[in-house]
Amino acid sequence: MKAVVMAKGMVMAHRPLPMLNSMFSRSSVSFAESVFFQGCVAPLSTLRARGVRIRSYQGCSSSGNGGGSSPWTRRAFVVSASSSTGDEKQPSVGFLGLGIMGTAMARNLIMAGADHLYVTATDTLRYDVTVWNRSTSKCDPLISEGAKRGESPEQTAAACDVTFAMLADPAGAMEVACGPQGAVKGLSAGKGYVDVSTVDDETSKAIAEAVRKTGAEFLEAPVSGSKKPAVDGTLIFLTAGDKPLFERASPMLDVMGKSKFYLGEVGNGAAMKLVVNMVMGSMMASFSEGLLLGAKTGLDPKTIIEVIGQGAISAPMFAMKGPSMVEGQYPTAFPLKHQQKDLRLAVELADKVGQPTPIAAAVNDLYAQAKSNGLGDEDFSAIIEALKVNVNA
Ligand SMILES: NC(=O)C1=CN([C@@H]2O[C@H](COP(=O)(O)OP(=O)(O)OC[C@H]3O[C@@H](n4cnc5c(N)ncnc54)[C@H](OP(=O)(O)O)[C@@H]3O)[C@@H](O)[C@H]2O)C=CC1
Ligand SMILES: O=CC(=O)O
Repeated sequence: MKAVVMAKGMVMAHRPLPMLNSMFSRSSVSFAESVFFQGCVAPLSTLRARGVRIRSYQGCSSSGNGGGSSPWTRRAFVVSASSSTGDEKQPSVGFLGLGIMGTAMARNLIMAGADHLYVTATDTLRYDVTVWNRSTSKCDPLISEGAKRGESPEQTAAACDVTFAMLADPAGAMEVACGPQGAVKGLSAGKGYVDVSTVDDETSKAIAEAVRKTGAEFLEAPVSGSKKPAVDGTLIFLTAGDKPLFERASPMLDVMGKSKFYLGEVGNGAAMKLVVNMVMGSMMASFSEGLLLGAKTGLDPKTIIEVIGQGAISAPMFAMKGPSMVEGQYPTAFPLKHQQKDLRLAVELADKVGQPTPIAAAVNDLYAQAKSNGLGDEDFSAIIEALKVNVNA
């Protein structure tokens, strides 16, 4: 395998070696800081932890102004590496559900070890990926990028060692796992089913039971992180279930995410995800109220975002979504209908365990109202629109 190693924040991947050599004067280096690998800059230690043996480096460096106003120094290193065994067979991977999240996650699995990062055909980090989606046209781009087409969840699970599922909601997750052509029908001992959808603990336990009856293993692994982390391969996995499958799937989770938590019994991953998203939905509603209240009193919303960004309640979410909210733009990363689903499930969980969550209940009502007013497919930051309605009218 060859990958481009970066220093000083300059990313030069996707450049053939001869082009790099002509751009930089050669110099030798004794170490490299990080590698542009699988869509993100990863430390060499991460590569080594994944079983990649670093064989050699070639280093190049140069200075210039890159066409911009400030001068900069850049250095790029090319790494030659191989896997620890060289001829190890990677598991075949199925992916069911190619919405906003599933498409990006499956693409990262397809691209893992791909040759645009100078990986040779012998690289063992390459996965054999089969994709399926209810609306079949969503499979086409990934098939043109190297995936196989799954005929059904059943056929996909039968063809793959480990199958991931990323569905909209509990009904979708149940249908794809346990429906007439569901994945469970294709599972058997030795296989694994990893459900990364956000569902409630009861749905997850029902799927776990059906999967385990086949002799296969089950892992729930909902993700924290939205469209961009899915694209960048920086999701946070909240896993629970069969530990051996967690171990087996870990290299794949590492391709799609930046971290993973193993939380024990099935249901704990679902609960963790619902807690996180309950807080997120309330934060977004509260932020929206703040922006609108400030605007009504004559404050500049952009200044409100700046002030919040410098204090103890700063959050990447406010900095990221705030400016477009002020413009009335809500490009969909996390659909509002899914945020409402998560609030509903969190409130139901709270009822079940006897924990009062009056704020989440009120916020759930607000999102439900926004959804019934046609905002369901907008980004969840469109919740601000529901608050623009004059309540005294
Ligand atoms: N977007 C985000 O930022 C995040 C989302 N999540 C969670 O991930 C999951 C997926 O989210 P996202 O990708 O945004 O959602 P999308 O709405 O973009 O995609 C939903 C997917 O589920 C499929 N689906 C829905 N119902 C069924 C069914 N009955 N049978 C078969 N397939 C079905 C859809 O198929 P079709 O294309 O045919 O409609 C589609 O592939 C949700 O649980 C969400 O809460 C988690 C973290 C972040
Ligand atoms: O579930 C949504 C997210 O951003 O995480």
